[in-house]
Amino acid sequence: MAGSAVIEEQKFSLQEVLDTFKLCLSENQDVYVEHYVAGWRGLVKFMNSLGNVFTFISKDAVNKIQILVNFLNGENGSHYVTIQSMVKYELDNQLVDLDKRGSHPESGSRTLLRLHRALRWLELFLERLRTSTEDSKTSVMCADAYNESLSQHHPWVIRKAAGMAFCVLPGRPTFFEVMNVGGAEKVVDMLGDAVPMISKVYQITEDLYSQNNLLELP
Ligand SMILES: CCCCCCCC/C=C\CCCCCCCC(=O)N[C@@H](COP(=O)(O)O)[C@H](O)/C=C/CCCCCCCCCCCCC
Repeated sequence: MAGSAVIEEQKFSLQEVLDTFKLCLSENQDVYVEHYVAGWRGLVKFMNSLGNVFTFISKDAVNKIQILVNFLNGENGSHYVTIQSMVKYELDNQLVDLDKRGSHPESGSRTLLRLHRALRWLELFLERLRTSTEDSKTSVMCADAYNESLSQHHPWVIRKAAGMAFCVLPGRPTFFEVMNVGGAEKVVDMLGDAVPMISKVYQITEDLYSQNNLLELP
């Protein structure tokens, strides 16, 4: 009994990860950095379970997550509780390199922008997955979502490497299995809940960055 309880605890569930993203929004529609990075951490775990070929992608995500966690746990952590307070604090105190990389190459605002762009990829990919059929290819869905979003911010060499990684993505049945949600119908239901919520977090962040002219931070 105790043994099986331990095994249950260790099971990875994408539902839990997506629930973390649900915690991101405060009553005022501010986005909590703590839950945002926790959501990404879960996604990285999921990606790592797909194989070593994705390590170069997860390393970059882990690095960015860590930068944000360091700010959150640092002496000015209270300013990093939400994305809104982080942006305000960093802009008010000239802590962001706005035009070219300078003395603040790893500000919270520019670091989060990289994850924010990746969130758009995730939103597009999950929507494709939700509406996919049994014979749909995850590699194609992933590449299409990437080409429509994140790729526009990546140089040729990264686009090439990402394209190669997509080719070795497991097929839809394995993918659904690793998600550990249940049968295909359950996956579709879960994605039906998850996609609008991810879209909302994405849009609130996008509006904030757009209003502050931060969408092209170097
Ligand atoms: C139900 C299915 C769930 C899907 C779960 C997906 C899990 C995805 C987990 C993590 C995604 C990785 C996020 C990558 C963040 C990339 C940030 C970025 O753009 N970084 C570049 C720019 O940074 P700076 O140089 O300006 O600091 C950096 O150059 C990137 C390097 C790594 C390559 C990034 C390729 C991104 C491909 C995204 C698709 C991931 C495919 C995973 C498939 C499951």
